[in-house]
Amino acid sequence: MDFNERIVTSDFIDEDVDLETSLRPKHLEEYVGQDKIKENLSVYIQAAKSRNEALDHVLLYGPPGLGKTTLSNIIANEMGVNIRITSGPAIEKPGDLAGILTNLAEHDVLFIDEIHRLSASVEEILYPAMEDFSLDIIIGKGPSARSIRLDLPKFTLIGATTKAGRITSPLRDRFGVLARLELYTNEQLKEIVERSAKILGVEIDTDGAFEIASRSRGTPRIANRLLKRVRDFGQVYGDGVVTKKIAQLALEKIEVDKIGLDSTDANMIKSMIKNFGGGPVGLDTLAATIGEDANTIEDVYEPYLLQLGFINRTPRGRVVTKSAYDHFGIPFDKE
Ligand SMILES: Nc1ncnc2c1ncn2[C@@H]1O[C@H](COP(=O)(O)OP(=O)(O)OP(=O)(O)O)[C@@H](O)[C@H]1O
Ligand SMILES: [Mg+2]
Repeated sequence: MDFNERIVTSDFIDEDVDLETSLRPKHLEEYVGQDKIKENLSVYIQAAKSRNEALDHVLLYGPPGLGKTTLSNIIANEMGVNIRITSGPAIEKPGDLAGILTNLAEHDVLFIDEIHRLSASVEEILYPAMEDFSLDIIIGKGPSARSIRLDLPKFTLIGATTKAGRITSPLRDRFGVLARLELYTNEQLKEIVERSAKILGVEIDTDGAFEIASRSRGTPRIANRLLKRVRDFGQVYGDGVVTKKIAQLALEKIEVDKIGLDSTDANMIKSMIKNFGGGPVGLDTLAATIGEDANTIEDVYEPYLLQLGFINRTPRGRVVTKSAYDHFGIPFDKE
């Protein structure tokens, strides 16, 4: 375990490994929230099945830990097909992708995580594959080289990304279904915590579950991770039952505040206030100031701070709002 890792990061960390496989819902009805996406998908899945066709290609985007991988597995499961899992950076050469595509069975799901990281030459193979289920390959070299077209099985591509803006438009246009996952409400996260507690055999009451939910930054991955930590405190400081009191005690000890912020968030906001008068400050300047990667700020810290209304994005940069000043007890002397 990496002890420097933030407990409230929405990124996947080592301690999530076993947890995530055991807690991953397998059916659409167990998948909490994202109602609109679920409703539509269930129609598309039923329709595709009744026509005996592959499901349309699906692009899932949104911040880390909201359930893109989980949903992809569910889609394959509900379609009754196999899923082949890979990722943008793992497919190095066009030939790698060709190998994967020719090994798919009819109606299978090919899941490409971090699809925005595919190289241009690999992406080009993907266009005819998605559109016509065919593969153009060049055989031989020099003047004797010739191109042949292979038929591929009708498959479903599911692409996942935290960076929808980085997907080229020709690629984006070839997806029939585009779904943006939203941060979860505390009520939905509470349901997820209760479901996970049941699977892990942890006794938890409603208020305990809600306490964890409201500190989970709208993110199921964080909710499950916090539950695991709180359970340990319940065993040591209580009688094993996770109550609101136990949850509060545990989360205080691991330094996650009432709304799920930790020292990293606090440092970022305070630095924006102290060094830039609350903004506007550009992403790269901010990143350099707090010694963080701009991508991490954008994908991991910001979505929740934006949802809380603690920062706004303006054309000139990020601005800290009055709510954030209030939360950190800093006088707001603007307007
Ligand atoms: N809607 C949901 N209902 C119940 N549990 C969920 C839901 N979404 C996610 N989870 C839980 O959260 C964990 C993280 O989800 P998942 O790995 O699918 O996120 P992700 O969006 O693929 O993240 P990343 O962008 O890092 O790849 C899963 O193990 C699962 O247990
Ligand atoms: Mg994932």
